[in-house]
Order: sequence, then structure tokens, then C-alpha cells
Amino acid sequence: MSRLPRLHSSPDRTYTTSGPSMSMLKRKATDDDEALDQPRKLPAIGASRPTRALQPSRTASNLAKAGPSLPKPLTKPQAPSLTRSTRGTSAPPATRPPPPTRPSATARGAPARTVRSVSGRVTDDKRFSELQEQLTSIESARAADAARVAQDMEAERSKVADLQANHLALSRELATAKTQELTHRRELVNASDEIEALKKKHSREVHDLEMDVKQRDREIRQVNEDLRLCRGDLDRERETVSALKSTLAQQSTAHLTLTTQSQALQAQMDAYARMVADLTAKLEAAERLGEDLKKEVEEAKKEVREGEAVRRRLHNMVQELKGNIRVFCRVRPVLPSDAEEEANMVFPDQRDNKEIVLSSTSESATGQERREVYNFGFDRVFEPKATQAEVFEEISQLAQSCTDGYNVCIFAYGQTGSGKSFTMEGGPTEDTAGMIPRAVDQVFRVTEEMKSKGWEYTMEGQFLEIYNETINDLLGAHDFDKKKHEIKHDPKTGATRVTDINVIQLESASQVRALLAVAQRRRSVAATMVNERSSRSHSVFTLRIRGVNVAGGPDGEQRCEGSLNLVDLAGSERLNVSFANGADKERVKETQSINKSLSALGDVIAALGEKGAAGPGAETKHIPYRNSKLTYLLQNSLSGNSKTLMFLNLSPLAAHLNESLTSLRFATKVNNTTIGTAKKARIS
Ligand SMILES: Nc1ncnc2c1ncn2[C@@H]1O[C@H](COP(=O)(O)OP(=O)(O)OP(=O)(O)O)[C@@H](O)[C@H]1O
Repeated sequence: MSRLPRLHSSPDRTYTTSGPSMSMLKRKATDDDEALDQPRKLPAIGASRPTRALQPSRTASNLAKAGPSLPKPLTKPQAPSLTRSTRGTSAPPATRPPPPTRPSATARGAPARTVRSVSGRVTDDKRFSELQEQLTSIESARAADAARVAQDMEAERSKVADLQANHLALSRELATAKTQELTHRRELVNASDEIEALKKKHSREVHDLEMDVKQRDREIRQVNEDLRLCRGDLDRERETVSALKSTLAQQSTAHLTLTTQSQALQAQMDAYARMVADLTAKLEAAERLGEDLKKEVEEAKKEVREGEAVRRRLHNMVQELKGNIRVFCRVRPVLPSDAEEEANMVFPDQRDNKEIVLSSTSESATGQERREVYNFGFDRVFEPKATQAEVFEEISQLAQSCTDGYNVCIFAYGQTGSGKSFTMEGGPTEDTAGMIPRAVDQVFRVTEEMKSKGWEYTMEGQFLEIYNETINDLLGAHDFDKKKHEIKHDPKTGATRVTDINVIQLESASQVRALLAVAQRRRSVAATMVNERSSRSHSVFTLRIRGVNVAGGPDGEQRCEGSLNLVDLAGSERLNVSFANGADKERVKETQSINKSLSALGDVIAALGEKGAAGPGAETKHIPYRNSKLTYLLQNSLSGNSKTLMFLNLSPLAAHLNESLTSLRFATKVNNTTIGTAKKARIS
């Protein structure tokens, strides 16, 4: 607010010339005018200056002060008195020479009085005219002063008028300012309220934002965790995809043929194929001929089904003739990493490939060189140069049996590093793919073909390992399976179930391969002195297959259920080979557990052989399946209508000769065993 000049509140205030001069007032007014443009401080309402008494005007005082220099105001000039007593104040000063003594009238006579009176009158007239002049000048000075005073008065009046006008304007301004102040105060109050409300709103918003930020932080942490898991999954998926890609590349040119089927069966099959073609042609013709020929079509269909039943019976017969338990021996090639000497192994039977002969030389006590020769015969012996495709050719029909409703079990047995995993799982390329992926491919291919004969199949798979007599799910959600699994057999259906194990519906061969890759990574692998990445557990891949034929299959059967168990056994080496120093207790425990389960497997096979040899009536013979988790799990695949194949994998190195001989003797025992109804032809 501007600092306005304080004005007397009373309208009748009298301004005197002792107040601020005009120029000051003007300057002040100018300052005030300028100040009006600025924010001003308004005077407090009702404040007023103390009223001052009206002062004599400067002109009057000036006049008063000019006393000594100016003649005193004059009274009206009077004629001089002729008597002393009538002498007025205008008598000449005392210093004046005393007037001549007047002679009395009697004494002086008239002429004397007349002289004296004329001279006095002349003096007085002179004096009077001087006074007259003084008076005139005084009066003119006074008139001039009066005019000046009047002028000053006029100026003061106009100033007063200006000030009053100014006062009025300021009063109005004050009133306006008050109104504005009130408005501003109201606005201020409103603004304060608004600010308060805004502050509250702001603090609410800040609080909300803080909560939001915390929520976002939590979400970010969650998202980061998800991201980490996703990255882990992605890495795993990438590995799977790369494995799948390589597998796919292998499969693109894979060509598997079934050549081990007997000539007779093949001829029969061809005949039936021709017959099916004829019947199909007849069927088409019959359909064209209409309703009358439907009966013939039905008969033709029946013949097709009967043909399929005959094929199955013949196929089964061929398998049974080959023996329900068979042993294949496979020797791995010498690897670039093998530093040791090669063992002496020969394969004399080049036509049927059923023999292997090992020989060793040692020095006798007498210093003579002693040569020992060991001759073994099996259903088939594969030399180191045998390819995966050649090996699979021999087992493909066995794998196919599971689509006909049989339980099939294929083992790989042998010491660590002898090539079990290579045989069962194989390498990443198409050529090196092992028995499991090839068998799975074949099963899917066969089930596809069987669709044309009315069969619809569903398949499911599980993959587990037995490590230290504990079952571990290889297809579980996590790398380390903490669940406790139990093996349950259904005596009515002969089905085997493992509790809490992941059983996955299988839709395609590639899906199975992806699962196998995941399972393979999880297998318990530990370092030993013999093989850097030695598998110290038994892995069991089980593929269960269920077929439904609504129209009825061979022999009118409408359902069949089979299983394919592919077992990669842990290394069979003896304790003292792997752990000569016995330092690693965990490894010693592993090996003891492995040896226990492998000897339990041998015992079960031996007991089954004894039971088979005893013939009918030996049903009650005890088979020690429960002696190990492995034999208990495979109980239904080692007896009854099951078909069992054991691969004996051998190392070609001389350093492993003793282990190889131990394995060969065990395999011979198994090979000499007869299980079930079929008699195995012995060739040794
Ligand atoms: N037929 C073969 N052709 C080429 N390489 C082979 C063959 N058999 C085995 N190998 C190689 O020999 C090495 C050992 O084989 P593998 O791991 O299969 O032995 P293993 O018996 O399964 O051993 P473990 O008991 O430790 O699992 C591997 O490097 C494998 O690739």
C-alpha cells in the first residue's frame, strides 16, 4: 500500500501558510501520483493529525517583522494644536529646540503673535506634507502588500481546493482499496482453504504414489524373479531346441527297414497285402454295386482282420522261436582318448555274427608263456564297427511287439565306459541316435500305420532313475526330486505304477526326444577314476501304449496294452577297480548299491530260468523280485508274456579284460536262461 500524505479528516480544517510550500506540495503530489501507481499503504481509517491553530500568514508576520524599517501605521493627521495641552503625539521630539516662549497676548501684542504663528504653520505644513508623502508611500506599500496577501490567499485557497479534491480522490481510493482488501482477504481465505485442500489432496496423492511405488517395487521384484525363472527355462528350452534340431536333422534322412522278419512271414505278409488290396478293390466294387454286395464287403473286412491276426501270431511265433530272453553283445570301438593297449578280441563267425573270442597271454610259474582263450556265443555279436542303425535293425521287431500288446524290456549292461549310454541313448546326430529314440520313432510310425487297420493308440511315458536304491523322477518339475516314490503292482491287470511320478502323454516322437534330453541332463552323474562322466544310477524309460479297435482287431480283440522299458544300467565294475584307495565313501556306497541291484537282476533271471526249466507246476516258485528296486520295478516286464533283451557292452581295451570276462560270464548265464513259454535256441 502506498504511503499517502496524511490528511486531516475534518473537512473544515484550515491550512496555513506555515504548512508545506506549494512546490513541496506539488512535489509531494507528484510523488504521491507516482506512489499511486505503486502498491500503497493506506492510512488507518480515522487517523488524523492533531489540529493546528491557524498561524498568522507569512505576509502578516513579515509585515510585523518589517516594523523598524517601515513607518508605523498612522493615525489620521490632525492639525497641530496651538496649546501645549493640545500637543499631540505628533509633537516634535524633545530634542527639538524648545519653542519660543510665547508672549502673552497682552505682552506681545498682535503683530508678534501673527509672525510666530505663520512660521509655525509653515513648519507644520512642511512636516505635514512630509508625513503626507510618508503616508502615501506607506499606503501604496500597504496596498501592494494587501494585493500580494490576496494573491497568496488565492493561491492557498486553490491549494486547499486541490488538497480537498485530492483528499476526496484518496478517500474514494481508500474505500476502493478497502473493498479490494476485503475482496483480497476473502480471496486469501479462499486461497488458504484451497491451499489447505490442495495440501491434503497432495499428501493423499503422495501417499498413494508411495503405495504405488511400493507396489511397483514389489511387482518389479516379482517380474525380475519371473524373468530369472523364464531365463532359466529359456536356456533349458534353447538346449532342448538345439537337441531337437539336431535330432530333426538326423531324422530327415533316416530310413529304417525291417529285414529280420522271417522270409516265410514276409511272404505271408505280402500275400496278405495283396489279398487286402484285392479285397479293397472288391469292397470298392461292392460299394458301387450297392446294398446287395454289402454282405460280401463285411466278409472281406472279416478276412482282413483274420489276416492281421495271423500276421500277429506268426510274428509272435518268430519272436518266441528266437527266445523270450535274448542277449546281444556289443564291443565299442577304441576311442582317440583311449591310451591303453587294445585287448585281443576276434569275431570268428562272420556269417551269423554270434561269436566272440577273447584271448590273453600270461607267464606261468615256470616262466613259460601261457595263452588263454575265452569263447562266448550270443544271439548276436556286434563288432566295434557296427553302426547304431545295424544294431537297431536287430531289435526293431522286439520294440514293435509292444504295439501288439507285449511288455518289452531292453537292458544295457556293462562296465563304466563300455558304451551302454551310447547304445541306449546315443549321440546327437541322426547316425549316432541310440535305441531309445529309434524305438520311439518306430512305435509312433507303426501306430500311424495301424490306424488304417482300425487301431487308435494312446501313449504315455515316464523316465526315472534308481540311485542308491532310491527312485528319482527324471521328468519332475525340479532338478532334484525330493518325493518318496513307491512301486505298486496291480495283480489283476499286471500293470506297474510308481507313486507320485510324472507320467506324460506322448503325442509325437519329437516330444519324446525333448523329454529324453531333459531327463538326460538330470541324471545323477559323478566322477570316478574310470570314466569322467560315469552314470552311477540305473535309468528306466517306460513307454506305455494302449490300442483300441472299435471294429475289433485280430481275433476280435478290441483293446491291447503293451509297454516298452528301456533300461540303461549303472556301471557293473567291481568295487576295487573304481575305488582302489576307498577314500570316497559316497562312491563306495554307490558301487555297493549298484552291484547289489545287478546281482539281484542276475538272481531274478536265474530263478526265472529255473522256473522255466521246471515246466508246468513250477508256478509257485519264488522269484526274488523284491531284492532290489530295479527288479521289483521290472517284475512284470521280466516274466509272463514279456520279451527281454540284454545288451552286453564291452570295452575293447586290454586293461578292462578281466571286467569284460566277468560281464561275459554273467551274460552267458542270462543267455542260457529260458523264460516263459518260448524256448530259446542256444548257439554257443
Ligand atoms: N559304438 C560306439 N561308437 C563310438 N563311440 C562309442 C561307442 N560306444 C561308446 N562310445 C563312446 O565311448 C564313451 C563311453 O561310452 P558310454 O558313456 O556310453 O559308456 P557307458 O557304459 O554308458 O558308461 P557309464 O556307465 O559311465 O554310463 C563315450 O564317449 C561314447 O561316445
